[in-house]
Amino acid sequence: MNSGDTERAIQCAAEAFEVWKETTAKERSNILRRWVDLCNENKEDLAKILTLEMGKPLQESIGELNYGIGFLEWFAEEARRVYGDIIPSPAKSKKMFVLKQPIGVTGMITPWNFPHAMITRKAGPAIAAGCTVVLKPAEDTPYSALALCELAEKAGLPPGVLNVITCSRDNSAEVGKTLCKSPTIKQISFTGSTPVGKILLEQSASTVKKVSLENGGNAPFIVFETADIDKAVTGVMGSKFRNTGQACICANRIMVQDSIYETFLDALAKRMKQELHIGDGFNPKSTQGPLINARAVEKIDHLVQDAKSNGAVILLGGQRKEGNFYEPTLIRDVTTDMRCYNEEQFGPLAAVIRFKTEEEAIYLANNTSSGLAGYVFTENISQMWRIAEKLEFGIVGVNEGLPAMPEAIFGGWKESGLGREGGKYGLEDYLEIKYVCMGGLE
Ligand SMILES: NC(=O)c1ccc[n+]([C@@H]2O[C@H](COP(=O)([O-])OP(=O)(O)OC[C@H]3O[C@@H](n4cnc5c(N)ncnc54)[C@H](O)[C@@H]3O)[C@@H](O)[C@H]2O)c1
Ligand SMILES: O=CCCC(=O)O
Repeated sequence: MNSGDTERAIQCAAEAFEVWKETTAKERSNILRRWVDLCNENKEDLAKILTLEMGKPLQESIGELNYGIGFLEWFAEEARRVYGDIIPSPAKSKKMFVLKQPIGVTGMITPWNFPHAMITRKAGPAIAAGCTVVLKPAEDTPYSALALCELAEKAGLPPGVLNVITCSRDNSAEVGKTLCKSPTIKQISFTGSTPVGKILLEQSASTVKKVSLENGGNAPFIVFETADIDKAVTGVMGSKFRNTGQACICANRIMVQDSIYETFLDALAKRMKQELHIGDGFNPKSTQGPLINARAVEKIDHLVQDAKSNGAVILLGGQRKEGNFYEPTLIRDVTTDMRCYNEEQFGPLAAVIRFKTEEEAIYLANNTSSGLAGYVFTENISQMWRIAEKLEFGIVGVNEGLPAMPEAIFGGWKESGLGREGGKYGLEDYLEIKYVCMGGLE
């Protein structure tokens, strides 16, 4: 599809908004609830579609569906809790209120790494708030989006409330621009890489749109000598190798304190050898699927080769495999001048850096333009608080490598984004607030 199709979808969404905004929160909640039930009933098929188009192991696809459907369920509930305010008035003749209303037609652009959940985390709250949606899923994963849309229709979502624009890589920029420049679209919600997020922010300036961005990360994963090493290794295994390392909150820089560096590396290497098996997503033994495409394999290999040529040592992996597979890789003696330290890796590469003091760890962790997720492992409760407060990231995992869930909030500081998804704040991006002053009262 192209920008002409996008214009038509925007028009449909605008017409549908006039009807949808008049529904009650309970009506919207009921439809979302039915959507949840249908997704659950069709979970196996949805998981197969996801594994077929994206490659992640079937068990992980089921996990993503549970996570993604969780957002629809959460926002079906939150739809009924959009409260306004009554402001105590300084004048007897005036009453002052704050109303919350749906912002209007929203444009959404989503990535391939979580083809289901990145849509439900946006479309769930938008539809709950009374907005309508024009969604452009990633080129590599359109089918999960279309399947979701089909189930939404069956759940009773009126035509025009959720519109999907699938397009080739050649048309993405044009479709994105059409969404951003359209005066009918009142909000853009994007999840993807930071450079594309910046383009959309710029393009949205001409219509002064509200923009929500979930951009890339460069997560530090700090392991202090006060940590329980088994817990920290479990944390890395979950954080780093979930989705074959293709998640924005994946541990990108594993920072380990000097005195436990060797012990930690031995323990991590052992677990990686035992637990990580690359292979077809439909083989129940596979825990690591392929990377999304040949370009992603190329990138991870360049990062590994760059680190090696600058003095890092490959302890495990470091080889491409047939197809788009890459061996789970562990490298030690990583330094701050290496590409794998400075760039988002988005692959199965555990890059381990050594630090000496707490001050150094905090400095290194925060010395990045990204601010999505950070992790700290320590059993010292004062240190937990100290570090959690000092980390300049929107999400902090303390002795936890998997912090994301529908009840929580998701989003980044610095260049990692604007706005928050999930949790009780997840509806805010889709609402306008209005101050009403009622005067002339007796
Ligand atoms: N912060 C988060 O919540 C979060 C979640 C998932 C992924 N991500 C980030 O996404 C990136 C990986 O995903 P990706 O490779 O699909 O990112 P990407 O930015 O290349 O693509 C994301 C989406 O943007 C579209 N797109 C690409 N160029 C565009 C343009 N010029 N105009 C409009 N749309 C355009 C793509 O078609 C896709 O739908 C990583 O950086 C990752 O950290 C962030
Ligand atoms: O890739 C980023 C999204 C992953 C998540 O929601 O945990």
